[in-house]
Amino acid sequence: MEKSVIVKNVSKKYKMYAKNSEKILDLISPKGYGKSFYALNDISFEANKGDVIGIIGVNGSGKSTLSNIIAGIIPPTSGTVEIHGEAALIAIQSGLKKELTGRENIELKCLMLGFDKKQIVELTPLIIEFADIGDFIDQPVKTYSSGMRSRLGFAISIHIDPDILVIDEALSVGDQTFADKCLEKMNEFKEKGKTIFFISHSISQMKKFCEKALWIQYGHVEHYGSMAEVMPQYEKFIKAYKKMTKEEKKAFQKKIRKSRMSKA
Ligand SMILES: Nc1ncnc2c1ncn2[C@@H]1O[C@H](COP(=O)(O)OP(=O)(O)OP(=O)(O)O)[C@@H](O)[C@H]1O
Repeated sequence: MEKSVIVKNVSKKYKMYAKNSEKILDLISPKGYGKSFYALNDISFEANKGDVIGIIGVNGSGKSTLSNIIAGIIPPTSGTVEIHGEAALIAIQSGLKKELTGRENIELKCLMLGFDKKQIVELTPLIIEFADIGDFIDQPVKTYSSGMRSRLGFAISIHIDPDILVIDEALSVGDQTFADKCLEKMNEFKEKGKTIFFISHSISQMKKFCEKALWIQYGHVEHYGSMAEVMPQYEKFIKAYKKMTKEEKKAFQKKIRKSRMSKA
């Protein structure tokens, strides 16, 4: 199997401060102030070309952080990410420039990827047609609804034809017709042997579309394997969590939070 993504011992640490003054002291003092919070802690996995991987995990477990790292939007604090090809991220808040119009965003993204004028002229109408947001295409993105931003982001990313596509919750804000259109495009991607990472809180969408599941549990990989293997275990965890009392949940969250913190 040809590898497309190799993630080795990746961690992402964020500094947290009890007070604003600690932040300033941390900048000027060699002693170091504040605590570190591990959004991701020692993540390792590999993806093959043609893999369609659902990234699952409860709120705050690190799915978006991992998506951003795979797509090269943010760097890891430590560890390595090897990407074979071009990776694109589709997320609700994905790299669209708010002050620019939709059309200008299309041009900018294409220029950044090194497309020439002829390619941009060819691609622009296809992207606009897919996004299907009417006259808003010539309005600044800051005037768009989250669904419209998602439509434009999806349309751009799918048409620039990346080798690795990371879709972070982008289908949850669009309507069903658009989601179906996107799933159809994603299937074409799959058939071309490209790699897709898919984050969705819709388990049924996940089951329908993904073959593998990467379960991120509070910053670490809990399980990585076939959907059939991982999903029942995840669902079992969710069921057990739901059954906990308020106090048990609080104690559990506290324990997790503690395990993700370290001194400075
Ligand atoms: N810039 C940041 N500074 C500090 N902490 C951050 C930052 N970005 C993310 N985090 C923390 O890292 C953890 C993982 O966040 P992330 O958004 O990756 O989780 P997620 O699994 O995508 O969550 P959700 O399902 O709610 O979207 C969270 O506890 C979050 O508060």
